[in-house]
Parts: sequence; C-alpha cells; structure tokens
Amino acid sequence: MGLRSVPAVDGHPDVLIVGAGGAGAVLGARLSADRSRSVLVLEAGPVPVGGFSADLLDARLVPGARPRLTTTNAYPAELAPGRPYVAVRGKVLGGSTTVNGGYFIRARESDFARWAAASGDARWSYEAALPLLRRLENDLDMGESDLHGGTGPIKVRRTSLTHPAAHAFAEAARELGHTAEADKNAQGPPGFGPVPTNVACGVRINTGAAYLLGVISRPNLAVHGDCTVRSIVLRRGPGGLRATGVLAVRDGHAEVIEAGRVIVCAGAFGSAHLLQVSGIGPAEVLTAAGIQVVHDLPAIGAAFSDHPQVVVEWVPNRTLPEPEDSWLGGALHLGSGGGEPGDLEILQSLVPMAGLVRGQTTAPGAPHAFLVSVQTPRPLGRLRALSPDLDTPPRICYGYLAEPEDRRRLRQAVRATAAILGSAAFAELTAERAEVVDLDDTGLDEWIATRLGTSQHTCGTVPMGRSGDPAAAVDGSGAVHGVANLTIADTSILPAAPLRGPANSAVLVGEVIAEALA
Ligand SMILES: Cc1cc2nc3c(=O)[nH]c(=O)nc-3n(C[C@H](O)[C@H](O)[C@H](O)COP(=O)(O)OP(=O)(O)OC[C@H]3O[C@@H](n4cnc5c(N)ncnc54)[C@H](O)[C@@H]3O)c2cc1C
Repeated sequence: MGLRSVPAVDGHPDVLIVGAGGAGAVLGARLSADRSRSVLVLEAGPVPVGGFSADLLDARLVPGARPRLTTTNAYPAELAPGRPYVAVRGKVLGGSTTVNGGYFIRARESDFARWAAASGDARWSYEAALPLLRRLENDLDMGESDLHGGTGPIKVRRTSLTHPAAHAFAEAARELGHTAEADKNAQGPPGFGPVPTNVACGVRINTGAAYLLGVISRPNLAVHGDCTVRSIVLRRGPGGLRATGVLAVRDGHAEVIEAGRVIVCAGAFGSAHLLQVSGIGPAEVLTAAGIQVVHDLPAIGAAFSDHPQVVVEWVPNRTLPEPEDSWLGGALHLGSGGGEPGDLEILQSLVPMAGLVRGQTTAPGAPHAFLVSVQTPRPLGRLRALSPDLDTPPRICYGYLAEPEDRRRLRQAVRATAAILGSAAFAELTAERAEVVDLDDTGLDEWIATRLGTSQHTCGTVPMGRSGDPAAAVDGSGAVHGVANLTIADTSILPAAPLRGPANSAVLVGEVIAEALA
C-alpha cells in the first residue's frame, strides 16, 4: 500500500474528488484526461499503487461478505422494525466495486426513464446513456456493436453455466417455462440467463484498477489513500453559498484543502452523511444532531431505496466442484405481477454462504444458496446523522416489508425459488424438499422476517430532481441545489435503485457526470 502526492496538485486543485469508489475512480480518470485540469482524489481507504492483493481480486469470492474486513466500513442499520443489520461498504481504492459480487448488469430502460423524468434531464434517458454504457465496457462475449462496447476499461464476461448446479438451474428454468435471456444487458424480456460480470479470467475488475491505477502518474493527478474528508468547507458570499474545499485528515493531521470544485463520491451512505455533518440536509435532522444548519435540503437521506433479500439454501446430495471463475451461476428475473417485468431476482451462488463469509471457495457439507430479492424500488429508507462527528455512524433505516405488497412480492420470489428446487432438473442434485414449500403466507412471512437481509444496493440518499422540488437535492449533472461548486456523483444521486444491481450504474454515474463537467 502506498501514498502518492503531487504538490502542484495538492495546493489548490481545480477539482477535488472525495472517494475513489465505483463512480469516484471513474471521475478521477476522466477529468484528469484534460491535462490543463488539476485533479486531487482523496480516498479514505488504502490505495494499493503496486496492485491489489489476491484476496480482493478473486471473483470466486465476495470480499465484503467477510465480517470485519479492514477494507470495509461497517454501518449499523435497521432493515425493518426489530430487524438490526450491519451494512458494509468498500473502504479502499475502487470502493464497493473492490469488495462486491462482481455482478455487472445494466439498469433497465424503465429505470433510465424514471431517472430522466425525476431529474428533468435528458442525459439520463436510455438513448443518451447508451453511448456511455458502451464506452465504459469491453464486452468479451459480445464484442463491439451498437449495443455493446469493445474497448472500455471494464471487461465484461457472462457466467459460463457449466457448473452442475448452474446447469441444473438453466434446465429447471426451461422446464418451468421461464423465458430465456441470453444477454441481460440487451433490454430484452426478462428471464433466465448467465450473469454479466466485471470479471475476466477469475479476476474482479474494480474501478480503481480499471480506471485509475493506469493513469496515476499523470502530472495533473494526485490520489491520496488513507485520507478521510471530515467535512466540506462552505462559504456564504455575495453570490450565495459555495463550497471552497474540504477538511481532511491524513497521517493524523487535519488540513483544509481548497479547490475550485468539490465532487463528493463517498457512496450512498458516505455522501449523505458527509453532507449532513457539513450542515447540508434536513434542518430538523441536523438540529436534532447538534449540527449547525448551513443549508436546509430536506431530500438528503429522506427517501432511499434498496433491494430486500433472503437466502434460500438447499443441500446437494454430493460434493459439488468449486466454481472456476466466478461465485455466480445463473440469474432468473421474473415479474411479481404487481410491479414491472422482471422485478424479482433469483441469483445463484456456486459457493456455500458458509464459504463466502470465511473467504473460502468451498465449505464441504454446507448447503448451497440462492440469493432471492425484490428489485422494485421503494423509497422508504432514511439516513440521519446523529452527531456533528463523522465517526458517529448515522441512523440508517431501510423500511423493508412495510406494506403487505412488499411481503407478497418477497413470498412470491421465495416460492419461485422453491419451484426451481422442486424441478426434475434439481432432483438429480438434491433429495430434500425446500422447507418453505409447506408454509402458508403467515408462516412464510415469519420465515422471511427471521432471514431478512439486503443486497446492499442503496441509491437515492442525495436524489436528482428539479430545483424547487422538495424531493430533490441535486440536478441532473449532480450540482447541489443552492450550493455553488459542489457536485455529488455516485449512487446516492440515482432517485431510485435500478431494477438490477447498481454497480454498472455507479460507473455510469461517473461517466455521465464527467461528461457534464468536461
Ligand atoms: C458486499 C457488497 C456486494 C455488492 N455486490 C454487488 C454486485 O455484485 N453487483 C452490483 O451491481 N452491486 C453490488 N454491490 C453494490 C455496488 O458495489 C455499489 O452500489 C457501488 O459500488 C456504489 O458505488 P459508489 O461510487 O456509489 O460508492 P462506493 O463504491 O462505495 O465508493 C465510495 C468510496 O468513497 C470512499 N469514502 C467514503 N467516505 C469518505 C470520506 N469521508 N473521505 C474520503 N473517502 C471516502 C470510500 O472509502 C469508497 O472508496 C455490492 C455492495 C456491497 C457492499
């Protein structure tokens, strides 16, 4: 691990980026491509300029699944009343893309339509985003086309489905009449198919490695690791309120670093929390936390969305092999009937949960798993700072399963998984009936409540929207309403979580905002 410092950039950079994660690393690389612009990136976690350790690259594992990993931040949270949880986020170059599952699926067209409508900004339409979706990827399966990119920084590969459990899932989906979806990045009818991943030859391609490490020697770019921004410096002048820099702590020393523009890319939890402790957020939340209100913005932390998830396990009748490249098998997207097509997700793990939490690709005798989630965005989550001190974690409540319809959808997803396990295709792999089969709705609700988890896909803590809309915090280019020279650029600005995992969309946010600021 190492630090890199370029004094000329450190002095008063044109752009100061807080956080080098899914979106921040993209912005650091894209904005510093203009050699006349000085760019300083401050990342709270380590920046391994010599390369990432093998355990953070192995795509057969999910580093963030391991408790107390030093390259993650843990946030105490509440999924539903009485359901405590510890949510994690990457704290390392690449952010959560360095510790995540490597599932890399584009948002659906309807997500883009929602984001464009909320922001009133056409750059979030699917048509406008497509060239950037192509620019960010190198699709090793599909190659360059009108739909796919062939030269971008992130290599994309679909899972192979040759593993016996993945093969059984494919057969079961066919047997049960689910639509085949060979390319989940093609906006076709949702169904069963391989999972597009940001994985090549078993290596998870995080955004730090893909975008930033290769350009880190640019003279107009400096990237500092182990450097936490504790607040945004704000000044009120004749032109109104503006950001002039940040207060950062590096090597135990606090320093104010001034900059032409501050871009906050600290993630959906980190960005909203940093804004609130800096005095930007709902006045009553700030006042209750003892934070001086600098700018009342009610939308910050008021209505985030994510994907509730439960793990459905099954016991194989023999020891199954380790996966070759990725821990992921196939994925089935099906409709809940009350939402949009493909709003339920059944994602297959080829490594038992007992292995993933230990950082091991096998766990002999342990059950295998499906990760089952409802992908309908429901903006019921809340994040509130509790203290002016950034080290005091915010209060995070997801608001899961609040409505009967939320519970119905999750029951339906679990029962669809049980049907997969009860198929003839799976009879060759397991002798046991899924335990949920005999439960009525009440029993299944209880079963789900005790196993409730989350996909860790939070979006919308600093949502895009039109100026004057109380539900909006930033405009379509990430500019904070009412504060000059302050931009937010990460999954926090997406007004609603996409119908698929947000990692691809996080990279897209970096690309879109870089274009907007070019
Ligand atoms: C365990 C896990 C598994 C996941 N699996 C998947 C998956 O398989 N597919 C998928 O689509 N999505 C997945 N996700 C979600 C996805 O990875 C994230 O949505 C995405 O990375 C978010 O990008 P971001 O830029 O918003 O934030 P992050 O990638 O979280 O980046 C934020 C960065 O800011 C830094 N930072 C925060 N605060 C400060 C501060 N005050 N000062 C300086 N730096 C700061 C952090 O250290 C971090 O590097 C997963 C998430 C987790 C946690």
